[in-house]
Amino acid sequence: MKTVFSPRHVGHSGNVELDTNAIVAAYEKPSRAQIIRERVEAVGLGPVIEPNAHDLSTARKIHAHDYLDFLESVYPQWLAAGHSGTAMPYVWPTRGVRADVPPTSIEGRIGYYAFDAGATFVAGTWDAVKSSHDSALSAARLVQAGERAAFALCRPPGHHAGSNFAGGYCYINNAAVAAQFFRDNGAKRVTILDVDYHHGNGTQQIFYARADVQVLNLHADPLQEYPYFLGHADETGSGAGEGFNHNFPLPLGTAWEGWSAALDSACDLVAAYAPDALIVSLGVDTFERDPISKFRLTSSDYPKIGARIARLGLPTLFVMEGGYAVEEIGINAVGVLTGFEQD
Ligand SMILES: NCCCNCCCCCC(O)(O)C(F)(F)F
Ligand SMILES: [Zn+2]
Repeated sequence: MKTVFSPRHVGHSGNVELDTNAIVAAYEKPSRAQIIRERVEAVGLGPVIEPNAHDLSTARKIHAHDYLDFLESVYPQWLAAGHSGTAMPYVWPTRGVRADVPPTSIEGRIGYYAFDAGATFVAGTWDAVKSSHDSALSAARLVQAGERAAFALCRPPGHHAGSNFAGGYCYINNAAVAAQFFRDNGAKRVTILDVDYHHGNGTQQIFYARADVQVLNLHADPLQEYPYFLGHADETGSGAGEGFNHNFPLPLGTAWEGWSAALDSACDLVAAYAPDALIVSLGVDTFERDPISKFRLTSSDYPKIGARIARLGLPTLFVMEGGYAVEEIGINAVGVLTGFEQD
């Protein structure tokens, strides 16, 4: 299996984040991607290649144009306003207030385009975001050209990014853009299977009214866990998309038995939908020692996830999402991929 990875992710570094009541170094840090890349090479998964540059024409079918323009311009505008360091939102539109973009205040704009304080910007963020997007499209192109599977080692991640909002370390929804690429290149139906610990609220929001992209999410129950405000089992899609969105919220403390039962149910829905391509939003923050998560998968479980997905027999694109136990992130993420290959 080929891995597409861009060293340009390192520009997105030195970020801080608001963690309950303190500003801390961001958990979503460069070493995550470096360690996964090293593990890919250590196990001989296959070649690691850099992405080809892509324009934003596919992304502009997924994200609002003003949002993409914002992502590219926010940091220069932050500096122009006399600010420095990490650009972080601290005020957001909520119930009962106006929902129009503050035209001249970068502090207002950065809040308007975010659902939390978790998507922050430094000088190199946009370049990293764009290269992560390029990795997803380059890897999708490999699968579309006939490779059984490919791995987009994306950093930053994407599944919390909606059509016009950032959050949870996410800016461009890499998996969603890849799904649109498959749809633009012959696929009639595409499935996104999100196995990250956190609900892919952005991915759900993007495709909620669409029947051509099935979205399945296994995640911590939003009643108990971030991102809280989406991801319940009764969210099944709207309009033409009714019946093509499936959530499997699971209780804190879930281990392999409960998690794998949900995976089996999700795989049955994939088989019934019979997509032309499968995209896996691959987060490994389901790991028992993940510092910000509360599931209890073990490193020996990850190859089993890959093997179960392989049994679907579909052209498969793996897109990296979360995982913060940096010591084991390579073993766990690449474990899914070797498990897929060996089935
Ligand atoms: N006190 C805990 C606060 C939680 N803060 C935000 C967590 C973001 C999770 C991001 C992710 O893992 O879902 C992604 F895949 F997008 F990277
Ligand atoms: Zn996550």
